Amino acid sequence: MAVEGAEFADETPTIPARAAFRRFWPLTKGLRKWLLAVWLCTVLAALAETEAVLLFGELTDDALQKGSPAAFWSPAGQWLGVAVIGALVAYAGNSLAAWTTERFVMRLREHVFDHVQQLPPHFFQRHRQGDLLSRLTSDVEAIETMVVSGLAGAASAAFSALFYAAAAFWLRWDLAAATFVLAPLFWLAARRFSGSIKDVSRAGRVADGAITSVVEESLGNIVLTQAYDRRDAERRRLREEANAWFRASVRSTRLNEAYEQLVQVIETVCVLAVIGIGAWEISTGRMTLGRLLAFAAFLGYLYPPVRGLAQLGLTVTAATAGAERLIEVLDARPSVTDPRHGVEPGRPDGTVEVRDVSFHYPGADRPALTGLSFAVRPGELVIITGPSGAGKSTVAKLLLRFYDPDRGAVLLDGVPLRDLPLARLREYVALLPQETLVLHDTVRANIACGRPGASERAIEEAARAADAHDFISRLPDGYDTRVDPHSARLSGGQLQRLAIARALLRDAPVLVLDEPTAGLDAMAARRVVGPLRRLMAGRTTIMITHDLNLAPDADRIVVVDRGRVVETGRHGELLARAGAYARLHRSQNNAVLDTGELRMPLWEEDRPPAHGAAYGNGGHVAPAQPDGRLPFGGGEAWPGR
Ligand SMILES: Nc1ncnc2c1ncn2[C@@H]1O[C@H](COP(=O)(O)OP(=O)(O)OP(=O)(O)O)[C@@H](O)[C@H]1O
Repeated sequence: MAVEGAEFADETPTIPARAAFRRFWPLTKGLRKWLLAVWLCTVLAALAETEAVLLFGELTDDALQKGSPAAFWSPAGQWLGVAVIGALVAYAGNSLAAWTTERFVMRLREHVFDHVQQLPPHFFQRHRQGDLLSRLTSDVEAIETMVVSGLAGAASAAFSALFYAAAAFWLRWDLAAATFVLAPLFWLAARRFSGSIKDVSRAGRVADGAITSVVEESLGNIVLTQAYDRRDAERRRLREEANAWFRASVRSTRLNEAYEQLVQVIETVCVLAVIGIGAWEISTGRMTLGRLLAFAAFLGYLYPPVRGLAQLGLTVTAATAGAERLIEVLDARPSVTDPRHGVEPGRPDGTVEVRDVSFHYPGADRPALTGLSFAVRPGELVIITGPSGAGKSTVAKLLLRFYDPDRGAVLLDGVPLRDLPLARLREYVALLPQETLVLHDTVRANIACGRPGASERAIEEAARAADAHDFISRLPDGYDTRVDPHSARLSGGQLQRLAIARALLRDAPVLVLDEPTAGLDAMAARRVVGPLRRLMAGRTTIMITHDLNLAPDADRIVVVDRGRVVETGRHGELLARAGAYARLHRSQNNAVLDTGELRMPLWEEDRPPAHGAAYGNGGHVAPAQPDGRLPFGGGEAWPGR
């Protein structure tokens, strides 16, 4: 069932409890000795309780029935000692159990989280975030109930049940045998309820995920909700999901309650049987009252574990519904994996080649790219443009190796991306995505994540080069100001400059810019042009954009339509050809009022550029590159510039 890029099926597959248990059991490695210790504590506590019951019988017969205060002290002292030891052992056992279970939950959550982070972009596009959240929270806890608490509970309950049953037999085997004839009733009751409880629990979990999704989506879209007064529609959406949850929850309580009450009745039958037989035995002089009470007490201790075992069966069955949902996530495979024997190249020059690449998204009926080829030499700027849905962002995903092509290859300095360790690839190819990604952290941390461990100076230099230092300094806590993904503190343009600072710090030889000015108004877009040029200086840049204002700067423009390259050339040549590019350009010029301002060279901006970069015609940068990398404008080496 683990298909590459596997989706959540419409229906979550049903998995037997045993298979679910086996799937998650390996995660208890290292915790098993503590589970054993918990079990030992239960054994000791049971022994202490048994001793207490026997002492209670002795007290009844010797002190109470005979009315002898002298016979009270010795068993009473022993009982107190046993009770204290039992309490200490139970305390230690329960604390250890809590520690073990919580460690397991942490481990499982990390395991699933780690897996989810490797899943391909389409996985997240196709599945509701709220449902994933619910899988990572409540379903993870359900598995703990099955694997850790369930196992420890079952082992303890089984031991206690056996132990108290043995004690009852030892006291009066005939009485015990008469009582145990009724034991299968417990099992039959649990069996009767387990199927329904699993169904209702599955429905509850699905509803839980749906409610989280609706709340999450609604809050994420709060502006749309308020601006279009969609509160009623959103409330109805929530109510529909909440109704499903309500029905599942009430039904689950009813089933559990019915089971509980049935068990109570069975227990009452057992107790009445004991009292009836006991009364008859005492009347014939074959039993003392103390022994009968001790026997009844053992039965009192015996019922909870027996009932617990049956209840545990139901809990495990219910938890299996959670396990099924988590296994479904774990069975979705990452679309790319690290090569087994990857090459470890040094820093590449930055030659990128997309060679005859075809690709279609898993599950999609038509290809996103077909026989696509283009090459970018070190330091060049290549713009990939085309109409909406042409496949431009898909090219970015292949360049970052979020997916491997179905046919053809993407090469960096002649090495196929599949042969490069993913960590190296992502170090050498930096992405500036369309949507500015912000960590819930300080401005400093947001820039520093470009290069973990970067010095204060390097962070500030990157911020200056991205024209971000000034606005950062004006923030209440400067670089220590906390921002978050929904922060209203920073404008779109400021966030974009923060992202540019991060990419500058990363200092990757290859840059992939996905619509770097999308969503920005003309003024904000103009403010990022300078920082962008500084970022692109000396790096191979592949810019995916609808925005053709930067096109005259490009060494080459690749026009893509329906997954194929339809035109390639420089801005002037393509305009002169009066083909697809010229049409795109015309349609954009009709839509944008002032296209010229974006091409404004940097020296017309507020302040001179950092690093003493000089900009020639068309905005090319030719800064001194201490590491000898090709400057962006060093076109003489390459024909066609
Ligand atoms: N996760 C996906 N699953 C299936 N098909 C997809 C997926 N993502 C994109 N596609 C399809 O692949 C094709 C190319 O999409 P892509 O996002 O690369 O286009 P684009 O040129 O970047 O469009 P835009 O300019 O509107 O962002 C489109 O037909 C799109 O519907």
